[in-house]
This record gives sequence, C-alpha cells and structure tokens, in this order.
Amino acid sequence: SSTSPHRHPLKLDFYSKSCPHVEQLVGVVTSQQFKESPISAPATIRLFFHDCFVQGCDASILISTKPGSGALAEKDAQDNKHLAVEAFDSINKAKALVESKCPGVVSCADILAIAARDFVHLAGGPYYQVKTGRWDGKISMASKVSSNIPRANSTIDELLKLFASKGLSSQDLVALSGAHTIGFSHCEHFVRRLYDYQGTKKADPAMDPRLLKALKMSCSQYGGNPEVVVPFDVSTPFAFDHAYYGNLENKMGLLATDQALFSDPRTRPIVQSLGSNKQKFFQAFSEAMDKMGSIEVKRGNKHGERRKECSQHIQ
Ligand code: HEM
Ligand SMILES: [Ca+2]
Ligand SMILES: [Ca+2]
Repeated sequence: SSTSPHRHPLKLDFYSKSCPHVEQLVGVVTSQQFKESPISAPATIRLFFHDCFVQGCDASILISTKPGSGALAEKDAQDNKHLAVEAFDSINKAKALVESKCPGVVSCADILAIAARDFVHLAGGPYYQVKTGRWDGKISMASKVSSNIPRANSTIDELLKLFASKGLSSQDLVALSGAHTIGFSHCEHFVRRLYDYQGTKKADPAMDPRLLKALKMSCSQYGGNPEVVVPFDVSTPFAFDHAYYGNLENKMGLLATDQALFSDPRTRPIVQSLGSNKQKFFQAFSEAMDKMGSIEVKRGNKHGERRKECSQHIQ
C-alpha cells in the first residue's frame, strides 16, 4: 500500500530534476535562523518528531485550525502546546524561499525533514542524507495526538510499544531520545519528580541531589511561573553531543522517561553503549532519524496533497 513502511517511495534524488537546489535553499534559511535564534534547532527537531508520530511524516503538524471550526488541528492539541513558534517560522520561511524557485514542487513534509537534519548538524550533530518524496497529508486532528505522543511519565513498556508500533526498535528509542542533548523543558513535565514522586511526597530517588536542589530553585511546587524552562542537558545544553547518556548514568536525567532509559535493564546497555562513544551515537541517531522520517509516508492524490502554504490545506 502507499503507506507501507516497507515500500515507501522515499529516494535520495527525488528532486534532482524538479528542484535540484532544494537542500541549498532550505539551508540558507536554517543557517540564518540558527544564527538569529539557536533555539530553532531543538524546536524544529521536536516538531519533526511530533509530525512523524501522528499520521506519519506528512506535515499534519503544520496545519492551522480553521477559524470558527469546532475541530482543532494537531498543533492546537494539549500535547503540542510547547512546540516553539521558532520551529514553525523556520519551516514557513524555508517553504516560501523554495516556492519562489520551484513553485508547487516540494512538500512541506520534505522541507521539515531537511530542516530538522540541518539543525542537528548546525548544533554540532551528525550530517546525514535525507530521503525525500513525502506528500503532505490531508488530515490534521487534535484528537489523534495524545495516543501517539509519549508523555514525560510514560513507562519504558509504553515507550517500547509506541515506538514498535511505528517500526522503531529499542535502539531507535534510546538513540532518538538523545535529541534531549539540546533544548529545554517546562517545569510541569518533571515537577512531580521533585516534590511528590509517585505519591510519596518525596523526591525521585533516581535524581542526583545537586540536580534536585537546582531544579527546585527553578521550579516551585505549586504552579509558579509556567513559562520557566530548564535545559535537558545541564553539561552542554546547546551542543548536540553524547553527554545526555553520561548524564543518565549520573542520575542527571530530567524527565522520568529519560532517567528510566538507564534504570530499565532492556535499555540500559544501549545507553551505556551510545554514551561511550560520540561516533556510535551519531551513527545510531542518523539511522533512527532515517527510520522515523519514513513513518507512514504518503504518495499520490488519494492520501496526499501539495500545499502552497504549509499551514493551509489545498481545497
Ligand atoms: C521518548 C519519549 C519522549 C518524551 C516523553 C519526550 C518529551 C518531551 C518533553 C516533555 C519536552 C519538553 C517540552 C517543553 O516543555 O517545552 C521535550 C522536548 C524536546 N524533545 Fe522530546 N520527548 C521524547 C522523545 C523525543 C524524540 C524522539 C525527539 C526527537 C528525535 C525529541 C526531541 C525533543 C527536543 C529537541 C526537545 C526540546 C524542545 C525545545 O527546546 O524547544 N524528543 N520532549
Ligand atoms: Ca504527521
Ligand atoms: Ca548536549
């Protein structure tokens, strides 16, 4: 079928005739954005993840809710409220530049895949080839989001099941979680680890006491400022490196799901392996991004469309 993960239509040279300079065009925008606001990097990498996990990599995440419509689009779902505007801006700017040179040719889904790769590389991570040929999707429904996006307190069982349902292995889960080597989280996603771990009224014993103390200063028990964010990787918050895994071995994981990758015997050896060697992490991450970028890819007019603007369906 056109959505089979095994027979997807992605290729390395998909636009070689129709838009040969697409990667350079996207690259102009991503490097400019990275200079102006480096947080575009984590924001766009996360945007790509949230696109691929809901209805596949089809730019469904970019659709705006129609004014006056009762049905919300994906980006307005609760689980997507922290996706940063810088990520949407990057894709919209890249799409506009690409449209000016190759009108009506390149999908928003492909631009998002290329931009995510660019930002990984700009932040110091690996440069890997991106296959293209994705069509944009015709459906974007907020109600499809929560069952497909992991929560910060999901169990490893739940994560393994969810990732397996997308064709991703335990190795992919651990490698992709390494994206938390850059970027930030709002307090609400881990505050219970600080003050009331699993109803104990105590902190999570799997957290380093110095990290606990620092996080308590940023995040108060009762609400506090909901805008406050803290880095996932306290050692190198802006560098795309393998420090994330070393942090987990030192009880310095931020989310319960991060730390659980080290406590669970099924994933601990993978954490240790990727943490031991940056090249190993880069290789595993590149392969996992390629697999994630192939989830439920669409082809053709039945399930797909070619948008002019990434936030609007074609009527
Ligand atoms: C394994 C399960 C995962 C969970 C539970 C999870 C959860 C979260 C949460 C709660 C945040 C904080 C959002 C905020 O408060 O602003 C976050 C941020 C982030 N996530 Fe994940 N995530 C997971 C996997 C992934 C994957 C697979 C990727 C990409 C390959 C990814 C990339 C990111 C990035 C880059 C950020 C930082 C965003 C920013 O600074 O704007 N995450 N994630
Ligand atoms: Ca999608
Ligand atoms: Ca880092």
